[in-house]
Amino acid sequence: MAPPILPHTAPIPSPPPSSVKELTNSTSLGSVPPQYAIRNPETTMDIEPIIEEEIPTVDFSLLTEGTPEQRSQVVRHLGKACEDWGFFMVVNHGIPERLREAMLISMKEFFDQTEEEKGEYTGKHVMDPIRYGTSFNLTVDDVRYWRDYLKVFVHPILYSPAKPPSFREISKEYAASTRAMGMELLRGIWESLGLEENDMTKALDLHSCYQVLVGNIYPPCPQPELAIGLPAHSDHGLLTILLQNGVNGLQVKRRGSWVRVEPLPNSFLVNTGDQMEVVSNGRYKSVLHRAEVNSQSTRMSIATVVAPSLDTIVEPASQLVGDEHPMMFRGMRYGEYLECQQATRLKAKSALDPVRLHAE
Ligand SMILES: O=C(O)CCC(=O)C(=O)O
Ligand SMILES: [Fe+2]
Repeated sequence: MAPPILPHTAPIPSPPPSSVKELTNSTSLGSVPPQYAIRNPETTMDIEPIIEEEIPTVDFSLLTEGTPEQRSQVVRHLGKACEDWGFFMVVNHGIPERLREAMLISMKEFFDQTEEEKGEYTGKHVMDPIRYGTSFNLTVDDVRYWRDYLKVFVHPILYSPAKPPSFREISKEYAASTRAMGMELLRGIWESLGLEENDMTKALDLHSCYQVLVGNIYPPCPQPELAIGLPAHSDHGLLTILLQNGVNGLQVKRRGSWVRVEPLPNSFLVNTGDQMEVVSNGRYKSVLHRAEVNSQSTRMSIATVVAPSLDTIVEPASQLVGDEHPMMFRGMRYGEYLECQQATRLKAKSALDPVRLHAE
């Protein structure tokens, strides 16, 4: 039998590169490809203004080694930072510079592998414990974000990509130190709400807390005003602890304006997440933030999220609910919350909508 005659069709366009790193490595790009053009060239100005404001700083050493008076003062300051900003810088944290550097280098070595090597970890499911990808979630994103990522679950079970070989040991140490810092900050924050520490560990099952390490890479972009690294979003956990490679790009929403974050040398950036908003019954809201890109340098950040155990039903602390403070959220298993948040388009604080009992 003669082979069927195929209708003449236009050549199939080649698929877009699988990562921003590949896109920027392989061609000398003069412009942002249309899939990434999140903003209209006619309206590149954001509606919300960008303002300069000083970000609160928390001296971690006073929380752990200060006198009782110093500790109480830091706890109050921490509470105020959570209430007013949802964002602060942590200094004097005791995590060595060499560990921060080693973590950044190891993460960069992961991204520097070939697409084929990294492709082994291309996620099939949003709850895969090691997931490499680009944008946020290609199956739902309406535009692509100028960002590649690696997400690795590091607690209660430590996962690690096989390469670079240093990744496992470095991320183990980095995860343990940032987790310890996160727990201490959580104790302080809990105290600032007038709650008992024991209640927190029990209510959130923090011994088996979920911790994920998220490496973000934002290669230089030929038209940074048209693309975005990550759009405005809140994080899903209790606290996010962020480290960056010395290239700024994070912006935090504060009272209707954006504030560009310029961290102090050797500090960590910390922000409140959605579970903090839920347990505090809306007292400490998760903060909106986004990442801009630039045309000059590759930006890298490593966010580590400290969160309740995946099996915890997270709900407002009963002590914070009363006649004057109606229950603002219904309880939801954190694992379910996380899965929904990761599978849905990143859009401001929409991940909280399914648990919200009252409109904002
Ligand atoms: O790169 C940054 O500064 C922000 C990263 C971030 O928001 C995230 O990973 O959730
Ligand atoms: Fe984030």
